[in-house]
Amino acid sequence: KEIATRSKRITNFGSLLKLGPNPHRDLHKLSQKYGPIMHLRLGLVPIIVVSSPQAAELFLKTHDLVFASRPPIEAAKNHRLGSEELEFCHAKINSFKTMREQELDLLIKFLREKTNDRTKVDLSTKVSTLTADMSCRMVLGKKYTDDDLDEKGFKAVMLETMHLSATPNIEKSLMIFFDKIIDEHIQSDNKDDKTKDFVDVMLGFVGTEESEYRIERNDIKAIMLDMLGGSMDTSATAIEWAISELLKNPRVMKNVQKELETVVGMKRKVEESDLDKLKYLEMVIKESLRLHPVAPLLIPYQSLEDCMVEDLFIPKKSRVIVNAWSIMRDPNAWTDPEKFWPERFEGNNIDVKGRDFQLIPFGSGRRGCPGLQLGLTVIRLVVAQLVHCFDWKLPNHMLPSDLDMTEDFGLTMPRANNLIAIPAYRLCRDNN
Ligand code: HEM
Repeated sequence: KEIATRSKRITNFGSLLKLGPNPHRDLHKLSQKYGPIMHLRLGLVPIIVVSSPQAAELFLKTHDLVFASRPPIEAAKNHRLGSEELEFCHAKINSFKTMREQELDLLIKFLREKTNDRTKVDLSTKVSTLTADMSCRMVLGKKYTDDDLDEKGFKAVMLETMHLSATPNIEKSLMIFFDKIIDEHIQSDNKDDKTKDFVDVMLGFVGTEESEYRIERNDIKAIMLDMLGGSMDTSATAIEWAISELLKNPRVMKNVQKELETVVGMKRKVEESDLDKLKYLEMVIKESLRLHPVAPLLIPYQSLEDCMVEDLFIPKKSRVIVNAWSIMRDPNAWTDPEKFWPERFEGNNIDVKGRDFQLIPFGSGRRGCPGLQLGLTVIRLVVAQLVHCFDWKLPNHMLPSDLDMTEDFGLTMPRANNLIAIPAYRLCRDNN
């Protein structure tokens, strides 16, 4: 059977490999010409590219069961965080609150020292280290530095393993490292009264017959990779884009700081318990994730069986790419889609949880991001703290409008150039 030869909406473009370094933008342009559901061919595998909220809903909601699988590619080859892990993922969000605040405090202290001589700071690197440290403490129980794995360093090896560039040797050394960590956890047996990390919790399930969470050592290693890979760079990328947009839009920055002054006050730092009251900040984060999705093409889906999507025949094992970047700039769904304008969320309930298909930075449905709550908590907390404690200036008298916003497409989509800025402390000095 041929894919939907009856349908004009699907067009064959030849090889995906012809796309440039920004496939989300190339596919966006193609979709403007050929429509919201397109067919490309990569070798023998049919690829369906979805580029409108309505089309995304068809694949991720109406026919979600059929498209609930992933093709066997690097980013998705690992163990899937199942509903059980997801459950304890949610349950554990609060238990790591103190750890997150401690790590963020260290960064604030470092930045405060920099304010004395008005030195510029590489915020991208600082935030990336912060979120990597938070992830390590949450999953593995302690921070691992770059000397802990091999000469390449822990973070580089993690990232390479997540990217296609990982060689079997790199993966092997990471797995040996994870084995060592698991052994250390078994030996220490959580004797001290520390908060249990994820490895402790997972070890608790090994060999327990009656438990619904039946897992083995290999599952634990795969989940460790999933959780570290899922959380290390995603939150950092979202944070650097949000701060970039605030620097580029001083009006919005002022509004965020004003809200923080009212809700938190100038005598103390932000706490996680403040976050739900910061409604303007919430709109700013939504708007930043809309324009700068961490995963612009989400993660590819694969159809489990033949399926009719409206009048289109999609055969089993087709790959489906959802161009979230294009969807979140769809002029039929958004007024002035290229404009950073958080107020667009005033008086409506559009949220990022996968229910509103025009805003899907975390994907949607069965394969939507299981780390959504955790990711959002970290993004909101770090952005709030950075702009509550400091005023920020661009270096070399650069104007906000001159800040470069070029994207670097990869497994995630960070800034092409690191964000460099100069902090000035703004809280009352007596109490802090
Ligand atoms: C800012 C933070 C984050 C963003 C923007 C983000 C975004 C995403 C997106 C777009 C997907 C693909 C969803 C789809 O294809 O429908 C995804 C999947 C995933 N995320 Fe996240 N994520 C974030 C944080 C996290 C965290 C903190 C974790 C782990 C604790 C995590 C673990 C995962 C995993 C395991 C998957 C694969 C799910 C599957 O294949 O079923 N993510 N994430």
